Amino acid sequence: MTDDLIFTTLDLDDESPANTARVAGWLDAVMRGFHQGRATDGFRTRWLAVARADGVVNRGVWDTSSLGLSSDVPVATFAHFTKPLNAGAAVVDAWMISDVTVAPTHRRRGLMRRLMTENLDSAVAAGMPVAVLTASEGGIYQRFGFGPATREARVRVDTSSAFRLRHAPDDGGRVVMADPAESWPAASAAFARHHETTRGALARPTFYEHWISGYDWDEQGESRRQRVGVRVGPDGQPDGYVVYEVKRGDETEVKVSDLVAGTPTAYLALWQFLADIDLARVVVGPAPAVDPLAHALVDHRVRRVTSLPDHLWVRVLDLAAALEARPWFADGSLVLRVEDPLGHADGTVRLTAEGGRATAAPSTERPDITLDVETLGTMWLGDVAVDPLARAGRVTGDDAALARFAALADGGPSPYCSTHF
Ligand SMILES: CC(=O)SCCNC(=O)CCNC(=O)[C@H](O)C(C)(C)COP(=O)(O)OP(=O)(O)OC[C@H]1O[C@@H](n2cnc3c(N)ncnc32)[C@H](O)[C@@H]1OP(=O)(O)O
Repeated sequence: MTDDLIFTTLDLDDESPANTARVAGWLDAVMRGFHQGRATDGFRTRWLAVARADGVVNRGVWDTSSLGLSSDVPVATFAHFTKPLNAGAAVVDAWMISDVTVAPTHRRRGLMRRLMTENLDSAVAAGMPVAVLTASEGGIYQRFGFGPATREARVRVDTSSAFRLRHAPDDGGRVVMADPAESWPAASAAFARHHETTRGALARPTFYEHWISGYDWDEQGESRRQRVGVRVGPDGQPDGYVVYEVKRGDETEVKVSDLVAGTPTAYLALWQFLADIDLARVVVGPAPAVDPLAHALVDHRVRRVTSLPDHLWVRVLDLAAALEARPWFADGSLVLRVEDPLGHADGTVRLTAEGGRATAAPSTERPDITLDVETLGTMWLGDVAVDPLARAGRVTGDDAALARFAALADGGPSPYCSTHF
């Protein structure tokens, strides 16, 4: 790295011409980094409003030796903000890292490493229990202690006459069509119910409000094809919704972009609603990795998983706080050693679980179980059990200790995070 590089945090409230140009340059760098088109003025105004609403902190690196060419556009970008995450036993603030880009001219010189390590230091200083991100590639973030902690499936469901649920999802609720422009209050109320009941659910950034209300962030304009169905529960309150568009072609397809349910019945009712859309015989969209729909169908083969990528990556920062926020499934106690090359979560604790919750107190005893911070991140939300991690050599201890750890740690519904950022 050279002295020509300046690391700065943007002030999104400074509307001076010089700063406005820098903010626009920062956004331009992100859009370039993710191979998106240049931002229109309207897009930029929305983006700024959303970033301010979420309290996003935007950091960038500017190269002063750029000969005046694109001098407002940084060569690296990095952003963070915080939102509540349902960790299973408690809701905690998650430090959400996003918009990490480095220009092709400056890659592999350690810019991202410096931005990331400094950012994680800030998260620890702010008292955050965990940092989270979604990764563009699978090999980057382990070195910083992140582990893939949830998955999200893409499914393709044949909704011709072969689609039949074993039981009609009839609890007295109904699905109503909503004008996207008016759907946000219902959608956000439904998401709140989902967030409350779903381990791994992460509150949505403000851009969701614009998107569900009909703004297409990719096309930078109003979406004319988007439809919203809101599920109204038996109590008369929204308990789910689905955002979709119908794509006409040789095989007309319903493309779901977001499906949120606050109850199991709402989830199946939304699928029945999608299957009932005439002139289309296929629905494609996101789904939980462990999907009740597969078990609710008479013929489970009408639902096909086309991909199952990792989604939310978790980096534990505060060992005791993270352990105490997740659920435990048996009563008992053991000594856990967590190794963290960056130091944040490094330590040995005595974990004592009782009644579904645990306390973690610093300990000098000999550890029963040893694992690294990345592995702890991977198992924290319950997507991966102790056994496969032990077989992979990533959780170590004698057989009795591993069995005790599995009894304590494994259980509960599998997590689902459907929030993208
Ligand atoms: C949370 C998010 O925003 S996810 C999106 C990430 N961004 C993108 O995918 C956009 C396109 N890619 C980029 O902008 C860049 O290539 C980045 C941000 C991924 C990497 O930035 P760089 O500044 O080149 O990374 P940096 O030089 O700091 O590398 C740090 C370490 O990560 C490794 N690394 C960097 N990129 C990759 C990669 N794509 N795959 C595997 N390892 C990688 C480096 O080898 C280095 O390893 P080491 O220090 O342990 O030897």
